[in-house]
Amino acid sequence: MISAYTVAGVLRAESVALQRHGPTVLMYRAAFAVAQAALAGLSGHLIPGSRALLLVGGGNNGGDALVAGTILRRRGVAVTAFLANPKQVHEAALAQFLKAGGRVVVGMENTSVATLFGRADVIIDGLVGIGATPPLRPAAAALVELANATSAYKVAVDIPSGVHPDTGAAPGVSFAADVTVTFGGVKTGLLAQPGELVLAAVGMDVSAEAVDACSLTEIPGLLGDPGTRADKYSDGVVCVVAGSTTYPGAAILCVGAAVRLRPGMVRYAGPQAAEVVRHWPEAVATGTVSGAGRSQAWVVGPGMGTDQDALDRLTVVIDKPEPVLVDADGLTLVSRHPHLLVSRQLRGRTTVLTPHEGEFARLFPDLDLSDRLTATRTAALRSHAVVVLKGSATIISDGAHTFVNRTGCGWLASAGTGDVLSGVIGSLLATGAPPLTAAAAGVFLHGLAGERLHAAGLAGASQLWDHLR
Ligand SMILES: NC(=O)C1=CN([C@@H]2O[C@H](COP(=O)(O)OP(=O)(O)OC[C@H]3O[C@@H](n4cnc5c(N)ncnc54)[C@H](O)[C@@H]3O)[C@@H](O)[C@H]2O)[C@H](O)CC1
Ligand SMILES: [K+]
Repeated sequence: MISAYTVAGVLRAESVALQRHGPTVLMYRAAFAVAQAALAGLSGHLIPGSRALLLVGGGNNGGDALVAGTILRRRGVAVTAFLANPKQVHEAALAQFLKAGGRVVVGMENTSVATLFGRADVIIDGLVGIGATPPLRPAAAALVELANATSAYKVAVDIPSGVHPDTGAAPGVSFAADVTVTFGGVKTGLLAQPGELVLAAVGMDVSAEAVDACSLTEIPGLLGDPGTRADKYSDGVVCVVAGSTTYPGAAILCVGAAVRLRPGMVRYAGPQAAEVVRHWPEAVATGTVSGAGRSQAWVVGPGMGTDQDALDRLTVVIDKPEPVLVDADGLTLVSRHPHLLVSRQLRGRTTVLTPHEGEFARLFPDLDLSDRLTATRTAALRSHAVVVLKGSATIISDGAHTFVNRTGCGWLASAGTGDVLSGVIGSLLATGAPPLTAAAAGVFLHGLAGERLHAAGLAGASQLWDHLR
């Protein structure tokens, strides 16, 4: 997890830095980091003779791009600046750029535009930064579309133009950055973006402005050290209520994740008790929730179905005083019977909800998923729960604090991985960890397991077990 900052927070820190260092120094530092990223992207090309194209807007973001272009020019790169708005351009940066031998192009009617974009080895997006709000105006949007259609290495200055710096929403076209070089602090809207992220501090101190931070140093403590464990019950028992005759695998995946992550004691309650024990002899399994015995946390929902029997099981779990994680079919049932959640809210009980976007939309139909950060935060506030919105960048929020996870890889969006995630978070909840920490750490570890598995050339939810620790 990384700390992130809103534009307002970055601007407060920036005004202090501007007084201390002055605008020229800050811009040069920013541009230097951009030029470095561009040169890294050009590796494999002969630097002298390679071509860079700058997309230059009218503000300081365009100024950064021009100064980066000046640095590249001095390294022997052929650099052309496309001025989106020639009437408004950072004059000092443009003068330096021209002095260094940079070339300037203005206007889309220029017949060589297609050639210019097609030949570029690297494209630097300095159209807009944190001083603008998407959607992009048509002229800037047209340049972004041309850039996105090329195979050039794409470097975004501060934020990919077209992406909202606070929310990550992109209500129109946005620059498809391979890397974003961001200044001072990572903007919250960047966390959910694909592509690499480089932070250049440029002399700004944003420490007082952090809104969303999570330290990985917490994870070893959560996982527990078996050497100091008094007995099998001592650091928490999780009970998994999952699976059905239609979906027996969900029970095995969810229990397996808990057994492998924190093998103190894992219970199972449901119709797949025999199958679960066959796969995981260390689990203590029973057919009914009422017969499950004491647990410090509960996971309910994966593959349990949505029939009366499933609803009955959910109702018993929902009534437990311990933390409850509701996932999958459990979430569908809760969206049909909202009073179930309200009863936990009224009693101040800890609940974690782990919806994917479809389940989220059923639970919170009025929340706009084009802004996933705000939607998750609002859902958490409204439900008094920790909400984990799963996706390529999973968001975790309790309403006051929001984390965005960046571990993981594409194939984690495959059947069964959600069941594993529930088991991971459930077993962390059983330690007594704060629910937001348990959820964020669980998502992080699950993503890491996915990365390790992918690196080993393997796939499949049941393989994740071996890579969780
Ligand atoms: N934070 C720092 O320490 C540093 C920031 N730097 C860079 O400065 C930009 C912010 O610059 P600013 O001049 O305030 O605004 P922008 O360049 O982001 O945008 C203004 C520019 O955009 C045009 N515009 C506004 N809305 C739109 C739109 N919807 N579509 C198209 N164009 C739009 C507007 O007319 C202006 O021309 C920050 O991101 C950093 O890159 C420093 O240089 C380094 C230190
Ligand atoms: K930009």
